[in-house]
Amino acid sequence: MALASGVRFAARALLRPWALLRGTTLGRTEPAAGGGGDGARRFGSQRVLVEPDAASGVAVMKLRNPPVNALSLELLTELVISLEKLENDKTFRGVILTSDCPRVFCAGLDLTEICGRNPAHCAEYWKAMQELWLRTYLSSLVLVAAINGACPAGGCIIALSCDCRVLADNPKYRIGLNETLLGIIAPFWLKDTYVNTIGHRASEQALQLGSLFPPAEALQVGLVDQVVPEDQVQSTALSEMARWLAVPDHARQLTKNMMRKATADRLLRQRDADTQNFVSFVCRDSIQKSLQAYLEKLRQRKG
Ligand SMILES: CCCCCC/C=C\CC(=O)SCCNC(=O)CCNC(=O)[C@H](O)C(C)(C)COP(=O)(O)OP(=O)(O)OC[C@H]1O[C@@H](n2cnc3c(N)ncnc32)[C@H](O)[C@@H]1OP(=O)(O)O
Repeated sequence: MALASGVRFAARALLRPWALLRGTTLGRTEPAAGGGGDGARRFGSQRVLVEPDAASGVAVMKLRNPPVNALSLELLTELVISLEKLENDKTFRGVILTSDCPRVFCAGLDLTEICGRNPAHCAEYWKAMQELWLRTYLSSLVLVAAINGACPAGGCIIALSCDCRVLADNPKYRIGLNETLLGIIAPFWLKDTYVNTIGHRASEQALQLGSLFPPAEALQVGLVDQVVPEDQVQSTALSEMARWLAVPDHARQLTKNMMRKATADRLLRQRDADTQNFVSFVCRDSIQKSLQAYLEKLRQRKG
């Protein structure tokens, strides 16, 4: 797809050599825990562990950025690289996205990447966030989110861009776009993704209230597709993957593109404006104060 190649080019342009070199095992593989055939050889990077199973054509991609998988610039970059590697390997048809950190799927944007940072860094960071969303939302692979922990804001962006979502039935694992509670707002392309998933009225209310839905409510509003006991999340995600992979890839990919291209194109057409809007908004003194206060509150919670 022309769009995919455009996104691919943008991803390469985004990557910085050191992000590739720092502590990564990209290109190197290591035996997966428990051994197994050469289809089970793991690869990935410092913050993303990929457990591919060539026999099934399914890879499990684990976010591994403790303590809460905050979306640092490095994690964003490594997620795009790992996904691109799997998309370019025709062995693979599906990816299960999950967390290697206990209790948390992904805590959203790494607030230290935008608090007290200069506009140039905020711009680079936001481009990486756009890139990850474009890469996942338009992926030719089947993406299943196995949500095994809390999934606020940017974590919910990742889950929303997958084809379906399985959430562990733990009331502490809430999911939603809570940006307004931090004094910020979701960008239009995130609003669009929410509306595409749970509808306009539900999105309008949830976005304004910054709702974080516990599992039962997330299921009821349509934000997730299944809620299962915590120890069944991965197996349920695999079963769901099998259901999707039963469909011929080409027809499914064309249909996914038909459903999602208009939403993605809206960002692609105004990507620079979206970046400028993000930078001018988050660099405002009032927003910086609000974000710093929020971070401080998070840090005090441990006390
Ligand atoms: C035009 C403007 C566009 C705006 C962009 C809109 C798109 C996305 C917005 C976002 O994603 S903003 C981030 C929103 N995220 C949150 O609100 C989640 C905040 N975190 C939590 O609620 C909890 O940490 C948790 C995820 C439920 C996990 O709780 P737990 O008790 O397990 O861990 P904590 O003790 O709270 O945290 C551990 C450690 O991590 C730090 N931390 C947590 N979240 C973040 C984060 N998002 N960014 C940076 N750091 C984070 C937390 O402060 C603790 O740090 P230390 O005290 O250990 O130093």
